Amino acid sequence: MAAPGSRVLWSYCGWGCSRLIRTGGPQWLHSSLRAGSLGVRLLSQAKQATETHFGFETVSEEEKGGKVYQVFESVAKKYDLMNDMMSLGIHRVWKDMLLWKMNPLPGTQLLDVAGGTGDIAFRFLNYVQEQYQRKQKRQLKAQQNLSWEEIAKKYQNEDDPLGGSRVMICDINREMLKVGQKKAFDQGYKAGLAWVLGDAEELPFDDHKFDIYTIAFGIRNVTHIDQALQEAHRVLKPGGRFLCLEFSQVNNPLISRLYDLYSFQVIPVLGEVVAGDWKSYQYLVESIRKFPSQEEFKEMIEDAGFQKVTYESLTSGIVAIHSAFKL
Ligand SMILES: COc1cc(O)cc(C/C=C(\C)CC/C=C(\C)CC/C=C(\C)CC/C=C(\C)CC/C=C(\C)CC/C=C(\C)CC/C=C(\C)CC/C=C(\C)CC/C=C(\C)CCC=C(C)C)c1O
Ligand SMILES: C[S@@+](CC[C@H](N)C(=O)[O-])C[C@H]1O[C@@H](n2cnc3c(N)ncnc32)[C@H](O)[C@@H]1O
Repeated sequence: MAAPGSRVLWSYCGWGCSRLIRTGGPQWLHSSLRAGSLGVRLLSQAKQATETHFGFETVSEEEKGGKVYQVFESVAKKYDLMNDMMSLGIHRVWKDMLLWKMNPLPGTQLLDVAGGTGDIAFRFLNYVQEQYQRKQKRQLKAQQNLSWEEIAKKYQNEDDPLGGSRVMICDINREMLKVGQKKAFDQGYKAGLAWVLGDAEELPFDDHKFDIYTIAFGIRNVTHIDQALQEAHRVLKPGGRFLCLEFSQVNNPLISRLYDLYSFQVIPVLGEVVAGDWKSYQYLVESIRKFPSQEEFKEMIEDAGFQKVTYESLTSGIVAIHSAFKL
């Protein structure tokens, strides 16, 4: 049963992932969506009326999803600009580092959860295209007696320039996806990417679908992180890799003090001036402080069934990249 005021739509994508997705008011996510498949769990949760946090505020689990939705609905149009301003462009380097760590091969099927405006997906497409072109050049150089037609065909990229790689961007927020789709259109990304509205806690994909799962600056916003991690494990193929870029714990006391000052004194002001939204940026800095440390998050990933869990702290631990495998 759909919640009152919710809309129901079928999302279809080329990977055979048609599933029901519901959208609507704040209740749709954390109550009605699960009513079918996880009704029993929901009932026991409802009895306990579990509380969680939204930044430094204590809220019920049912409320949190709606509040997070409102934050990203409100900031979507200014999201990319704000990231460049807040980090002086450093977030781009972090995202590049995620791609270097991933080092995807042509043919990789990537699922980018909480993919928002597509930063990780576009980097992925650039990376695999470059890899594929290099590989083709190497092969061409190694082959003798090729006709000029064969050489021309390869150089004109008549076959798939991505070598079969695909990225699926999944996000719960329609406005973030809209901004991402416009960006893709403006920047000329056409092939190899698909956009799907969906919840990290209940991914609209079959089991064992993807080679790599990424989530960048997304998992901090999810109500049940353990559930999102289990979903990541479910949709990955055996041998698949989980990669998460997220804010973490700063390990240098001096940087930590400066970072706190910057976070609480500057970021909400920037949010107000640039995006007209102090509260969303207050939520950002508070949610960063609520997120588990590198070691704690590593344990959570292990608890979800992943193996070979490692992490690398970047910029003194302001962010960390966690990597894990489904073996
Ligand atoms: C709603 O949820 C969201 C919305 C979003 O738009 C985005 C996200 C997800 C987030 C991202 C994708 C990335 C967002 C980036 C950040 C939150 C920023 C991360 C921060 C940094 C990379 C810089 C870290 C800063 C420090 C270690 C401290 C340095 C700070 C200072 C020297 C200034 C100290 C501040 C004061 C004393 C307060 C008073 C100062 C002023 C009024 C002057 C203003 C100063 C500045 C604007 C300078 C800022 C300097 C830097 C950024 C340079 C940092 C350089 C290095 C660390 C090398 C989302 O979830
Ligand atoms: C800070 S943005 C990150 C966007 C992008 N990955 C990046 O690195 O720029 C966080 C994103 O997480 C999405 N999000 C929050 N909760 C989610 C959930 N339960 N399932 C899927 N996406 C979610 C938001 O809609 C938003 O687009």
